[in-house]
Amino acid sequence: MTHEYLDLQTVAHVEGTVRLPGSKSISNRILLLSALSQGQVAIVDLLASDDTAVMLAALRSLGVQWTEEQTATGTIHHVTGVAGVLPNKSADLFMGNAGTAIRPLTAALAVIGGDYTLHGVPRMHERPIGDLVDALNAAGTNVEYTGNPGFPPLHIKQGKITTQRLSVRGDVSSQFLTALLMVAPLMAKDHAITIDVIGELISKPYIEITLNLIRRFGVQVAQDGWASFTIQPGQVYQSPGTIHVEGDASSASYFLAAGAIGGGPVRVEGVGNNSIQGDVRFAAALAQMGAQITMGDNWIEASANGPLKAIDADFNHIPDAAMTIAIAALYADGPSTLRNIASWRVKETDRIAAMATELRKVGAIVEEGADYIKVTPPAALSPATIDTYDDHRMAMCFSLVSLDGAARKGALTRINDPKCVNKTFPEYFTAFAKIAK
Ligand SMILES: O=C(O)C1=C[C@@H](OP(=O)(O)O)[C@@H](O)[C@H](O)C1
Ligand SMILES: C=C(OP(=O)(O)O)C(=O)O
Repeated sequence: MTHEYLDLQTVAHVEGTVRLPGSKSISNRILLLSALSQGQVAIVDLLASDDTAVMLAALRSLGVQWTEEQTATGTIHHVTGVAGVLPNKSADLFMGNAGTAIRPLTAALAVIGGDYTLHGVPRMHERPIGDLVDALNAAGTNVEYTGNPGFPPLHIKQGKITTQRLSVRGDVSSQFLTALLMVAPLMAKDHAITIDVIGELISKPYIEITLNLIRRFGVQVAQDGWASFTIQPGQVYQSPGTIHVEGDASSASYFLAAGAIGGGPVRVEGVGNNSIQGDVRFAAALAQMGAQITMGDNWIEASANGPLKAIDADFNHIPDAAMTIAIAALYADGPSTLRNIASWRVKETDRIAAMATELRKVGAIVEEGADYIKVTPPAALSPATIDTYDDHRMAMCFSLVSLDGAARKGALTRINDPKCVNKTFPEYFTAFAKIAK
């Protein structure tokens, strides 16, 4: 934890256009799929942040070659696929706090086999990975815990897939199923592989991103609802040639909420009707709160339409962007309840507890349960020093507390450790300052 902070003055009005950084979820999936594929892949607009840096560094340690080219219109990463055969049979990999890096890489390295260790920041060692390791080891891989059972760090040794059917729990994180789906073609050499989901599957739209990108790399997955997925044998990942990374829809949520709270219009460019990210449905939640939303193929715009209306809804499908709704709730006309968000507790921090603590600092009355949060806005927001818990989304969310809304005035806000936004959006506060008038 650093002692740096950022003071945000109250903001009377927001307006402008923001070009979004690349999607974290799409970037890290494309990087791994490119590495596993045959041929060269040119990736346009890859996100540059801590989460993608750990994936790029890991691929380099594994012997996967990639280069970065600066062009007049942006950055292109060229990755040379290794067709599932990693040049380096042993490596020690630092995964930071990137769930989208450690979970799929664990599955890939376990199935390919070798001598690999994966570890991260202290919080990463508290984030569950047991359901994925159980699914892999039951299928014949050899993954061991070197710290607490069920959590990184991990030591991966040579194993051998001995089954045609795997099962994985889907109720703690969808990233475990994503990880298995991504490596399924490596297991489906001589026979089909079926992955069964045990229990409820959470965060389903992220599985749609996974399936969409797997298809773009030439592999077909047959789906029986959300209960099971089958990959026929003999399919190998093929380079799509050039592939473009959409803007990050979760990052869009802060600017759209700003427009809905603080006047607007605020337009984000890089995601829209054509997006494959579930978090674009954040715009629908804002519209339900009374914001005015317009959308094109590659942009979304939000503006205020009077005070926001309170909301009571299930946010399981957009767990990340839902944090931004908890902040919009401060500007609503009554108590709002966000339901079915238990996964918040196992992310960058315990986000239900962190959100409750920091919302109370600005004067809200907050009730929290195992899987919900209820936010009753105060008559006026209080100035506060916000702790961010090394959670990029806490920092980005609470920047919005500085905004004047139709219902109440924003307050002077101190954001502690603002650099934690580097996980997914290093330029966040610069972009925020540009729309704050
Ligand atoms: O697959 C992905 O890209 C992600 C899935 C979600 O996690 P859970 O499935 O753990 O909810 C989300 O919160 C995370 O930021 C990114
Ligand atoms: C939960 C998140 O990250 P991760 O990909 O590390 O799970 C997030 O970005 O909000």
